[in-house]
Amino acid sequence: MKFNIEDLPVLFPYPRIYPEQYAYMCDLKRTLDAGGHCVLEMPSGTGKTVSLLSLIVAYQQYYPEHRKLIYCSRTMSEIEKALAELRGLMKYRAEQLGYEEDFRGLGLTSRKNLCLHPSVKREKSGSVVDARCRSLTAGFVKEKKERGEDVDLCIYHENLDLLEPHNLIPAGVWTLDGMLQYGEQQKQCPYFTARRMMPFCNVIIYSYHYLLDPKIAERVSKELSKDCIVVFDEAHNIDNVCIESLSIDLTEDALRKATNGATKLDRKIMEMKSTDAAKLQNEYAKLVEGLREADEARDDGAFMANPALPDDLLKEAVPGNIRRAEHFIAFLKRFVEYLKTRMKVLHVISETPPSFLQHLKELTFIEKKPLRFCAERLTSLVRTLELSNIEDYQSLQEVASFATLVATYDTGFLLILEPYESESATVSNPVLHLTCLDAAIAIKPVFDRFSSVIITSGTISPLEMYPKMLGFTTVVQESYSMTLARRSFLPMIVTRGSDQGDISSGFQIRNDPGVVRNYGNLLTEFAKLTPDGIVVFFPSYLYMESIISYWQGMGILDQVWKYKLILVETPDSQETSLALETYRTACSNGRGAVLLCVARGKVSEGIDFDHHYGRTVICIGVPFQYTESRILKARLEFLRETYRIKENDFLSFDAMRHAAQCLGRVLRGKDDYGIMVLADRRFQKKRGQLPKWINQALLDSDTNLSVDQATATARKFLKTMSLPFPARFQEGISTWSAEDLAKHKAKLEEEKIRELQHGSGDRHVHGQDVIREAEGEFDEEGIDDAMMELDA
Ligand SMILES: Nc1ncnc2c1ncn2[C@@H]1O[C@H](COP(=O)(O)OP(=O)(O)OP(=O)(O)O)[C@@H](O)[C@H]1O
Ligand code: SF4
Repeated sequence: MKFNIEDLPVLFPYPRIYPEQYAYMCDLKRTLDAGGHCVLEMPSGTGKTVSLLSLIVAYQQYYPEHRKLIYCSRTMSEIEKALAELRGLMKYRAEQLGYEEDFRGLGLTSRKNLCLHPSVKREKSGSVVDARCRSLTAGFVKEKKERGEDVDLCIYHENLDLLEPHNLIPAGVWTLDGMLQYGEQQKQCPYFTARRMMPFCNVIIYSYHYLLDPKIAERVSKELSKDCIVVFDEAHNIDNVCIESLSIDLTEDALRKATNGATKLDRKIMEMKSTDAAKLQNEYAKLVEGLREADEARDDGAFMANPALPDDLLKEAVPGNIRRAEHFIAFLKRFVEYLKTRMKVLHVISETPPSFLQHLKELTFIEKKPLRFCAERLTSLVRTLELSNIEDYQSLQEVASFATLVATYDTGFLLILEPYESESATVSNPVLHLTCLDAAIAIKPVFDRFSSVIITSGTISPLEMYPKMLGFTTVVQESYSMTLARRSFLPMIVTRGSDQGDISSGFQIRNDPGVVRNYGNLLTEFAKLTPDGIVVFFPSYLYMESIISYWQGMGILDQVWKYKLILVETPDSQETSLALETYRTACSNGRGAVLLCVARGKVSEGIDFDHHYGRTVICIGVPFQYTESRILKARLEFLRETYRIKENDFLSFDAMRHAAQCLGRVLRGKDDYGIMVLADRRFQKKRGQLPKWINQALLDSDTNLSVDQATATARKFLKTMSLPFPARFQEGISTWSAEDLAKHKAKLEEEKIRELQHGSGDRHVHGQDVIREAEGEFDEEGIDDAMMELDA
C-alpha cells in the first residue's frame, strides 16, 4: 500500500493499514522532523515493528540526510522477527519501485549466538565464548603467528581480512539465520562481519546493551553519527536495563579470584620483564600521554569491558603511582585486601561513594584519582602482556570496574554491604553491592549524542514517568487506543470470591485459606470455560510455590487437572522452555493447558501466546516488587529526593507496567481474542495506570466482579467470539484500504482548513486526530446487524 504523510511517500507492505499504525507513523514523522525524542505507546500486536520500519526507511530513502536507523530490541527472537519484517518491507519496496535500493540491514547479537568455530560455539556460557574467541582473534595472537610461534587462530575471522572491508557481505537485509548460513558457506565469521559492516549499514538491529551498557557501547557503537535515529522497542523496562548495566556485586569468592588473578598478572609481568622489558617500557611511555594513546592499538577484538569514563579522563596522563605495571598490581591488591576486610562485618552497611572513598583513604592511603583509572589501566596491561585466557582475570576486572565507578560518580550510586543472604540466615555470605540508583546515568550519553530517540512499547503508561526517570524531554508523547470492529478482548477486575470474601495478594491476607481457595476457584472456573490455553501470572516464585502447595492440599489442582494439563515456570530457563513446549503441544492437540508463571519472569517478557495459545490470562495479585529489598528502598529514596517521584507512585507504576505486560501476552493481533483477568481488589484503584488501550476496553461494570459474575461475563464473551467474524467486517473500521485512508485524510484536511480559518492550524498531522476520526467511524449498530445476518 502506498500513501503520503505530508510530503513523505511511504510504502507499507500490507494491503491494509490499521488506523493506529497510521497515527503512530504520523507522530513518528513529527518527531523526526522536529529532531527530538518521543515516547509512544502502541497497543500490543497492532504491528508496531512494521510501522516503525516502514516510516523510518521511507524517511531515510527520501530525504538527502539518509539518517541511519539503530533499532534496539530485547531478545534474540525479537531481533530476528524485526529483521524478517525489514526484509519483507524491502522486498515490497523493490517490487513497487521496480528496482532494488542500495540498502543494507544487519542484526547483531552476542558471539555465543553467531559463532561458527566448531569448538568455541559449543561452549555454554557467553563469557567463555567471548574469552575463547578473543584468544583466537586478538591482534597480538596474529603477530605471534606471523613471528612463526605455534598459536591457534580462528579461520572464520582470518578470512574476513581477505575481503574488501566495506563489502564483507552482499547488500540486502540479512536475518541472523541468513548470516549464519552465509558465514558457513563462505567460511567467515558472522559476528565480526556484522560488527565491521555497521558503518555501512542503513539499518542495524541489535540488543539494548550495545547502546546502553557503557562497557560495550564504547566498543561497538562509538562510530555511529549524531543524526542516527535510535529506537528502543519494548522499552517499558528500559530504566532497569540502564541500572543493571552500571551495577556491580562483589562476593568473597570474587575477591579471592581477583587476588589469584592479580598474582598471576604479577608473574606474567616478571616473565615479560625478563624476556621483553621494552614492551612494558613502551606501555609506560604511552600512559604518560594518557589512556586514549595507550588504547589506540586496541582492535575490535576488545579485550575487556570497562565502565564509561568521562572523556577528559582519557586524555589525562595516568597517575604516576599506577603507571608501572608492578605498581599498579600492588595497588589493585591493596584495594582487594581492603574490600576483603570490609566484608567481615556482621551487620548491614550502606554508604555513599564519597564516604566509602574517605574510609578507604584513611585506612590505605588509596586516593580517588588512580582508582578512577583502574578499569582502563587494567585493560591496557592485559593487552601489553598479550594475555589470551581472559577468564582468569574476569573477577579482577570486576574489581577494577567497581573501583572506577565508585570513584567516578559521587551521586546516583550507593554501596550496600549485606552480610547474610536473608534475614533468617545464620551463615554469613556477604555481598557488596555497588548499585546504580539513577537510570539516567547510563542513558544520558544516548540522549546527548543522538538527535532522535524513540522510546516505544505496548505498555509504557504513565508516559510522563519515563522522561522524568531518564532525564530527557520529548517532542511527542502519545498513547494510542485500539480500533476494533468488535470487542475482541475482555479486561475485567475480580475483587471477590463467589462467597464474597476478598481476593487479594495483599501481604496480610495472601495466605489466608479463604483467599487461597477463592483464587483456586477462579482458576478452576476459568479452566472449565476457556478453550485451549490459560496463562496465570503470580507476583513472585515464592508466592506461586506456596499457593501451589495450598492448592494441592485443597484438591484444587485435581479439579483443574480434569480440564487442563498444568505446567509451571521455574527459574531454570531450560526447564521453562520444556514446559512451554509441552504447553503449546497441549494447546494445539488436546484440551489445552494452564501455564503457571511469574510476572517479571521469562514468560511474561517476550513470549507471545497468540490465538489458541492464550485465550485467558489471569493476573493473581498485583505484581509489586519485594519492598523489603534494600536496593529497592535505596532507589525509592533516590527517586523521591532527586526526581520528586513518590515511593508509592513508583511502586504502583512498576507493578502496573508488569501487570499490563502479562495481560498483553494474549492479544497478538486484530484477528486474535482473549480474556484478561486482574484478580485482586487493589486493581480497582490502579485502573488509571493501565495503558490507555486496555483501560478504554475495561467497562465500569467489569471492575468489581465476584468469581461467579466474572465467569458469567467470560462465558458470554466467548460465545460472541465463537461466531464467525469475516475480515470484511473490519474493513473501514479497524483496517483501512488506500481509499479508506484517503477518505480519512480528506476529512482531516477539511478540519484543518476549518481550524486555519479560525486561526489555529498546524502543518503536521497528529496521530490523535487520526484515531479520533477512526473512532468516529465505529459503527456498532452496523456490526450488530451484520452479526445478526450471519447468525441467521
Ligand atoms: N497492517 C497489517 N495488516 C496485516 N498484518 C499486519 C499489519 N501490521 C502488522 N501485521 C502483522 O501483525 C503481527 C503483529 O505485529 P507485531 O509483532 O509487530 O506487533 P507489535 O505491535 O510489535 O506487538 P508487540 O510490541 O506487543 O510485540 C506481525 O506478524 C505483523 O506482520
Ligand atoms: S571469530 Fe567468530 S567464529 Fe571465530 S571464534 Fe570468534 S565468534 Fe567464533
